[in-house]
Amino acid sequence: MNEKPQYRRIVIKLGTNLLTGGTGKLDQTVMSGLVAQVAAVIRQGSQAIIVTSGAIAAGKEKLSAYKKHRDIPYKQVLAAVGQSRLMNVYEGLFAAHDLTVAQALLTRTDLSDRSGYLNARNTLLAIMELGVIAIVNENDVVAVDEIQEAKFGDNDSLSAMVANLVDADLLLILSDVNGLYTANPRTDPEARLIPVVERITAEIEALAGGAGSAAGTGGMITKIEAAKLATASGVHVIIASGRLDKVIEQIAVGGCPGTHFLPQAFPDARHRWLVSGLSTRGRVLIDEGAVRAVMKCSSLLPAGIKAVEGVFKRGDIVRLISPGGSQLGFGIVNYDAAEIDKIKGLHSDAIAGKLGHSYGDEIIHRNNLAVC
Ligand SMILES: Nc1ncnc2c1ncn2[C@@H]1O[C@H](COP(=O)(O)OP(=O)(O)O)[C@@H](O)[C@H]1O
Ligand SMILES: N[C@@H](CCC(=O)OP(=O)(O)O)C(=O)O
Repeated sequence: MNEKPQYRRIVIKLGTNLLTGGTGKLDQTVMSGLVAQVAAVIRQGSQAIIVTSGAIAAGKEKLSAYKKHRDIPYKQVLAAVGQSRLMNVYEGLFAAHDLTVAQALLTRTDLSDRSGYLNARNTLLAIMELGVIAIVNENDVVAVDEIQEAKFGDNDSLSAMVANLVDADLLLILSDVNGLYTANPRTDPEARLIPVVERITAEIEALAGGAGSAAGTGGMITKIEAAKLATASGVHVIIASGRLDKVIEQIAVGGCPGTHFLPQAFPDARHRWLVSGLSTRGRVLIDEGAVRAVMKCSSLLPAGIKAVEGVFKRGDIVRLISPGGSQLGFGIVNYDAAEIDKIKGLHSDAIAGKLGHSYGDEIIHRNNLAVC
């Protein structure tokens, strides 16, 4: 397929039912087909991150004698055993396409902490820049909510958080069902596929039933909640069947054989969020050159900084102040106030030499900047 990619950065969530083909074991034929499609999409110029489930299923395969245990600590054991098996399969399958994989185990708590959020973001962005495929799963050994039955929060919501984290254009949730139906198609033969959802209303949420089988965790409701979170930040969301031929490739070039949830806002929604009542910790005074750069939505580099005021930490929100004293906007800083004080006015190349470490060239990345 040689069409132009429609989405530059795609987060692809692969559910347990899809990866096991409903058998309770990892289905390597299914996985190999999905991996080949991800490799093809990357060759076409898109970037991709995989959020995968399947660790518990893979653990059950290894520890089959203990299958009957149902308690949470035991599921955590299964996830710990299965995660390495799962990665091993991905590693082998991607290697056949000359692609390297990186494992990232995250918890929602990690991401709700600002510096954890920034660290995860910077690492995932750097992994993608290198052309490596990040394979994300929830860190089930510490995250209990994820695998507790009938509880909101699972890899569907994790995938939406990852999509927001890396500013994805598309969150593609692949399951064993073609998309959102008017009712659970497993139990209602009259159920019809909904091709486009313009807005997630209470009526849409009411259509969702539980998981399709004992292996799946959340069913359709967690997928709709994930779609709500991602579309609110300007991300397109598509739920489709991972079993359809070349589904990832079709979707990457603009097809939609499933349900397309349209983005509710465009990237500056993140900026609106930034200025919407969150407390700021300090002020960064910048020069005329930096004012021009910031007004054009470029990142703020140390060279343009004249002074810092207040005590703030990496991950805090600060006010940007022009030479005339007016407030230009807000941004999330990548460095503490004391660090910025040491590197202000310097070229970015000098950061590591001056501080002994570097969190990157930008004091405030343009994606974390809101100009008023
Ligand atoms: N309205 C609906 N439309 C589509 N699928 C639904 C709906 N309500 C419930 N489902 C069920 O959700 C299942 C997918 O969720 P789940 O089993 O958690 O999959 P995964 O393991 O891919 O996350 C489908 O197999 C289907 O039985
Ligand atoms: N972290 C768990 C996944 C739990 C989960 O969300 O599963 P699913 O509903 O199939 O996406 C695992 O790897 O088994």
